Amino acid sequence: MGKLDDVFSSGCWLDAMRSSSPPRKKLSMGYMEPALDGFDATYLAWMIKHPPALIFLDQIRKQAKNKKIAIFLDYDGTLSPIVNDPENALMSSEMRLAVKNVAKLFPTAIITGRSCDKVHRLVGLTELYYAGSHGMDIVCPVTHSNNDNHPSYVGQTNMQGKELKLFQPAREFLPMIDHVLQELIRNTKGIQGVAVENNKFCASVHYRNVDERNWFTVAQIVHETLKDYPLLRLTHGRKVLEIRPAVDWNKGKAVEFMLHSLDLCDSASVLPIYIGDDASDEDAFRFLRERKCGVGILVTSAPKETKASYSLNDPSEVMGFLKAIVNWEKMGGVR
Ligand SMILES: O=P(O)(O)OC[C@H]1O[C@H](O[C@H]2O[C@H](CO)[C@@H](O)[C@H](O)[C@H]2O)[C@H](O)[C@@H](O)[C@@H]1O
Repeated sequence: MGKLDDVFSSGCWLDAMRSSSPPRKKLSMGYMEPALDGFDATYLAWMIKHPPALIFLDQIRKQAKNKKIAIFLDYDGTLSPIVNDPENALMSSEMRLAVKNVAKLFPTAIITGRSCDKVHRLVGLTELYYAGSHGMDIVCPVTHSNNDNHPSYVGQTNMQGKELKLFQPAREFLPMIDHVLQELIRNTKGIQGVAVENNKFCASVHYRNVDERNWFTVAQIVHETLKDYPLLRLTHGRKVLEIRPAVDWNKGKAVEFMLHSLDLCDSASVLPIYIGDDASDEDAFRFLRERKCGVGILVTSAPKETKASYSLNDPSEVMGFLKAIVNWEKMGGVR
């Protein structure tokens, strides 16, 4: 059952839709200020559980001692700020350079809900690996790992002289996603502000620009449309309802898969760091926790239930963190 089904049955759909992308309440490094109001006290308690990665850099560096770091980055809300129009969610050139510098030193991948092609166009860097559609569309290097015989490999491609393989564990769902996408566009076209985005293996119904009084109608339409698609499921992102194949695959599985593909699956010698801001990133945080080796960092300006260990306030702090780990290498590495 999708999250929205839970929400419908418990009657608290509007709260879920409102809280899916809480308004920014920036609490900077000055969180130790004495005059704590109710909100700040809650945030402080949360911060103790999920300390700011920029302040606890040394602790993270200690975890990386004698290990190879692998970086996994979400895109929206992590590398680019959340904006009203998904087409305008652009990375700054300073952020692009920070990511490029990280990728020169450490294996680096972007794992996003967007389609692989779209995020590749937005990021514009060839030094990275990409996993689109919440990990259901992975472009990975050709290695001799155990993964190579997996039935979901769908062929090889060659970009910029690098041999790459495509891994698409929900490939057979493509016609169904196309179909539901067209239906969602038709069914929501009367509602001002709705945008239905094609993310290849997922369809995203954005309600950020819809009058709040019509949110329930949007949720109802999506819910009704999905009744004809029992093989699809619904999840909830930041002011977006996401329709995806009901397969046992998510960003956590994609991280695990990429670690294997990059020959980085030995937890004694590799420290994966995953940075993300959204509900779908929780699968990756959970995977790292269960693996007992890895650093999950949630990007948020408000306390949230999370499996991440650390926190960063916003994409500008993500950039600060990326620059800091590049500096570790310049200062002699983490050995
Ligand atoms: O996994 P991600 O890279 O975080 O992608 C998740 C979704 O992000 C995008 O939507 C979100 O960002 C938009 C631009 O800032 C914002 O307008 C929207 O409200 C957010 O939900 C993207 O458009 C979706 O397709 C992704 O699934």
